[in-house]
Amino acid sequence: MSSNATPSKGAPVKSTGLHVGEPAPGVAKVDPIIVADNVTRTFGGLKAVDVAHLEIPRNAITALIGPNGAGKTTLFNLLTGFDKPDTGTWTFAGTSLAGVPSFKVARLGQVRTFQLTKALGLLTVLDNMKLGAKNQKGENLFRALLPFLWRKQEEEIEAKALDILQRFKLDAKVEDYAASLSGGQRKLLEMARALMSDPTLVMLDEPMAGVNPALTQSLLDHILDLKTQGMTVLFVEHDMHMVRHIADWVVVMAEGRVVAEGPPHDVMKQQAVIDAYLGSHHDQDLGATESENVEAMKELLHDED
Ligand SMILES: Nc1ncnc2c1ncn2[C@@H]1O[C@H](COP(=O)(O)OP(=O)(O)OP(=O)(O)O)[C@@H](O)[C@H]1O
Repeated sequence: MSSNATPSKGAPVKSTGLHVGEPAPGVAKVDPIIVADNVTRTFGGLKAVDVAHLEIPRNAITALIGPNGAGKTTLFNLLTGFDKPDTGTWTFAGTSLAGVPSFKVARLGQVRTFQLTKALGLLTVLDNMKLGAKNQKGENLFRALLPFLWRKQEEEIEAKALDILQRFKLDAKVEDYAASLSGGQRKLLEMARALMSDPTLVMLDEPMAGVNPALTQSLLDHILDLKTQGMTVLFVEHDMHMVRHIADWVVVMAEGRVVAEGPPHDVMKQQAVIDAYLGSHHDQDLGATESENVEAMKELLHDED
C-alpha cells in the first residue's frame, strides 16, 4: 500500500495507492484514519464548512489547501473538538469523535499544534514540553497526595521532553523562555510539544508560516520523519512549494466544500482547483487577497519539486 519517506536525501518518497477508484471529492481511501460525513458549520448566514464526505489516509501526509476563507481552519477546529458543527459525524481510527471535547480527542491520539501564545511564551521551553504530556498523574487529586507516584512520572516526562528536544535541536534552549525563540524554532517547539503525547495523527496549522529559510528544511525533515515513524500528518498550508514537496495527498477546499482531491501533481491541474483559486474574478482588477490566491495557483501549476 503506502511506501515511506526517507528524510533529507533528495526528494521525499511519496506514499501512493492511498485511494480506491478515481480521485474525486470524497473518494474512499484504502486505509482511512479519519472518516467524516455531512459536517457543516454556519456562522450567521455563511456556511463556512459543508463537507459531504471526506476520508484522510493513514500513515501518509495530507495537505488541506484552498483560497483564503475556504473553511480549512474551521474544519480543523471541528475535527479536533475545538468547535462544534451544526451537523455531521466523524470517526478517528474507528472511534466516533462527534461531541468529544478537545482534550479527550488529544488523549485518543489526534493532536494538533498550537501557535505559541503570549502566555506560553512566558514559560520555558521545557515547561512547554511538559504541558504537552498526557495523563499526568499529578493532575489527579488522589495521586497528587501520593508524591512518590508522580515524582517518578515527572522524571520520565522530563527525560522524554529532553530526548525530543535533542532531536529537534532545541536542547540548548531548554531553560530559555519560549518567547525568545525565532519563528522557525517556535514552529519546531510546537511540533515537539505535540509529540509529547505519543500521537497517531498530527495536525499542523500552517507549519511554514513565519519560518526563516534556514530552518525550512529542518521542519520539512521533521514532518517527513513523523510519517517514517508510522504517524499520519494532516496540515493546512498556503506554501505550495511545501505542499508539492512533501504531501502524498491533497484535499482542496473552496467555500466550505471539498472541490478536489488527489496526489499533488494531479490535483493542481484540475479545473475546479484553478476556478477555486481564481474565483469569479477572471476579468476584474484583483484585490490583495485574490492576487495572493493567483500567486498560490501559479505555484501549484508551475513549481518543480
Ligand atoms: N468565529 C467566526 N465567526 C464568524 N465567521 C467566521 C468565524 N470563523 C471563521 N469564519 C468565517 O468562515 C469562513 C471560513 O474561515 P476559515 O478561517 O475556516 O477559512 P480558511 O480556509 O482557514 O482561511 P485562511 O486560509 O484565510 O486562514 C470565512 O469566511 C471566515 O470569515
